[in-house]
Amino acid sequence: MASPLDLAHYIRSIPDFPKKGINFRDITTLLSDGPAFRECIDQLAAKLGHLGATKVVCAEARGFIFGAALAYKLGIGFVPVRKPGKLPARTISVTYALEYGTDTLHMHADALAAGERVIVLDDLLATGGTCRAILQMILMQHAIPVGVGFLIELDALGGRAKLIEGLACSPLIDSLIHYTSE
Ligand SMILES: O=P(O)(O)OC[C@H]1O[C@H](OP(=O)(O)OP(=O)(O)O)[C@H](O)[C@@H]1O
Ligand SMILES: Nc1ncnc2[nH]cnc12
Repeated sequence: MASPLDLAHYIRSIPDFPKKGINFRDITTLLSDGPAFRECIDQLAAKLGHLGATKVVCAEARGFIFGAALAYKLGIGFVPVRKPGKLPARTISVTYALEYGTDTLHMHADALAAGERVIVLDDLLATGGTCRAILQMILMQHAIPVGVGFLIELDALGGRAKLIEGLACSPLIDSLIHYTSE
């Protein structure tokens, strides 16, 4: 069997984007390589596919790229989480703290069934605010977050510890690539 590709090799780091001090981990270089993108989705499916989930829940925009591909691969549904004013039917929302100010994400109120097992997927875990907001909306619908997956985790920001703190869930949390320094 061929050995798995080293996915970290396909991520480009751009210093001081979008502002000074941020080392931006650019996934576009991985996306543009067919075998690397496929390997990424295959690895996520291997880590999360056994959890019996029936939906993948993802936030725009970068999360959609990976979430839609994983949902297709696993043959399960895809639920979009969007910024305000984008979803047409009744929504639930969570407002969460950013480094400066706040942000709000929405999900359709009827997107998940009570007791449904779901996976949350995103390209990157930084402070954990985005993913935590998604988990809160899943719990508001009485669904069960069974897995949380990331392509990239920025270990130094400690997002993993904040993800489920105080929430009534204990999903499997896994990331394909870890950066120990920001
Ligand atoms: O762990 P956190 O501190 O919440 O950061 C991680 C989030 O930040 C990025 O999204 P961004 O909000 O930049 O939006 P985009 O996908 O539209 O680029 C990334 O795609 C994650 O969703
Ligand atoms: N360092 C980083 N690189 C890419 N996306 C991010 N989102 C939050 N922090 C990021």
